[in-house]
Amino acid sequence: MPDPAPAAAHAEPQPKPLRGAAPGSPLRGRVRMPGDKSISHRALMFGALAVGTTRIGGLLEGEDVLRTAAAMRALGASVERAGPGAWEVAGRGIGGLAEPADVLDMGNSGTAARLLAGLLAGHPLFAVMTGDASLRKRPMRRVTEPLAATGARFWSREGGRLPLAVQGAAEPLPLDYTLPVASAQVKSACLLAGLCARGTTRVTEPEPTRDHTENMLRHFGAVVRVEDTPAGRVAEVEGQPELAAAPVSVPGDPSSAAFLVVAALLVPGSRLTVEGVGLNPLRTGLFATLREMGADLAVENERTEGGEPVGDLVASHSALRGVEVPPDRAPSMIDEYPILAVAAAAAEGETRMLGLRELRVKESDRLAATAALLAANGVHAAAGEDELAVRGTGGAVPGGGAVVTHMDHRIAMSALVMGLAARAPVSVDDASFIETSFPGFAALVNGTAGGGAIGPA
Ligand SMILES: O=C(O)C1=C[C@@H](OP(=O)(O)O)[C@@H](O)[C@H](O)C1
Ligand SMILES: C=C(OP(=O)(O)O)C(=O)O
Repeated sequence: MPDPAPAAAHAEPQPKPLRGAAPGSPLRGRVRMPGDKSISHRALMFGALAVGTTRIGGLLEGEDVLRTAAAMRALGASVERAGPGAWEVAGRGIGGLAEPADVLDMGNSGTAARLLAGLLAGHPLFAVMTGDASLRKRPMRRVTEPLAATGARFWSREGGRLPLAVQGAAEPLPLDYTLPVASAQVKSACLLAGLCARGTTRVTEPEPTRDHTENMLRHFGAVVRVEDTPAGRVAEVEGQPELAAAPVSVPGDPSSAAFLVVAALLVPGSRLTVEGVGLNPLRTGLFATLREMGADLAVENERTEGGEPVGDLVASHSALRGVEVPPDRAPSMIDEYPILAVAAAAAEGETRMLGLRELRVKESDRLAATAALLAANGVHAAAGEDELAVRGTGGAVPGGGAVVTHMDHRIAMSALVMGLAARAPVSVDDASFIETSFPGFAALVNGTAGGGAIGPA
């Protein structure tokens, strides 16, 4: 079955303006989310490193993950699509990746680029990575600095930006690294390089971040130890294991579910069930925060699938109130602040979100872009260096704004959701980047809202 093709490398993006119509109809019924993006990237990468054929179900077929699929092929793995969400990866074994013949284009995906840097560092090959205009602005030194201690060498543009050339280490050394910022991507890059090294690689994180790498490495047979110490959470992997191909069932993405959940909370008359959502506690900070704000948000049918907790979320229209979101919660909801800000805009009173410095280096400067999204729609928002304060309107927000999305899928979806619950429609300059993480987003929202909720601007 042919792959859904990612946009051609270096093609000029075609902006796709859209509009979230107001007032929206209630969101009702049952929906399923696309597969988890973090887990999908890892399933393809670990499949490429394993011996045997890894069968993946529920893979996210968004542009970011298709970039990872293409990169794994370019590195010599066989990656085939067997049906919708069903993929098979025949791996090359640890240390077995081949030198790619051409530049690897990671599109809009920070996760793909940073995890791949770890994989490449441990293989004795030369490779060059690039990405789109958003990814080429994002910091890569956070991975190249620790990875250089393996013996790998890196050359990049000024400030450590892509394009990035890598000469991997012939005999990579194990790492012992303490993360200066909470980042699952940096942790994972170090652990991936450590797979190729002899001995134990150790990563200490000041605050726990998503642990999909650790969970999936165990699932493929690696020895991984995780321990909480006074210095933080320590993850260790034993190098040069034989990873054995293992089936992976990818849960629905909680970061995608976030948009549907907030839409249902804000649009009067809504009651929506979002089925099969991954509920790893290192991903669910938004849902805890929404409950503190008074959200009627239940979990049904809790179960474990593919080593990850999964459940059905039931969200009903609710009156929300402002809260303070502590900085130590940020790693468990790092991608959810733009949509939380939309919920906060409709809440009674002020919401303060702390510890947001990392938002400045996502697909856009999300702190600035989120504040601008709210301001364009008549909501008062104050962005500090590391925090955002939103003055809630206590009901439907004015809306009517034209939101600049800066190549950022989460800004685009947040703005369109705001439009569903605003007094006047909200438009975005470009919804095309939604394809990176949530293909079919507008059609799915329209399906639950009786059609026409999101349409051409
Ligand atoms: O490891 C991952 O899959 C991710 C980690 C987070 O990035 P950081 O590691 O930069 O915090 C998150 O923002 C990103 O969407 C996915
Ligand atoms: C930050 C994100 O992804 P990435 O870092 O992989 O581009 C995201 O999806 O919100």
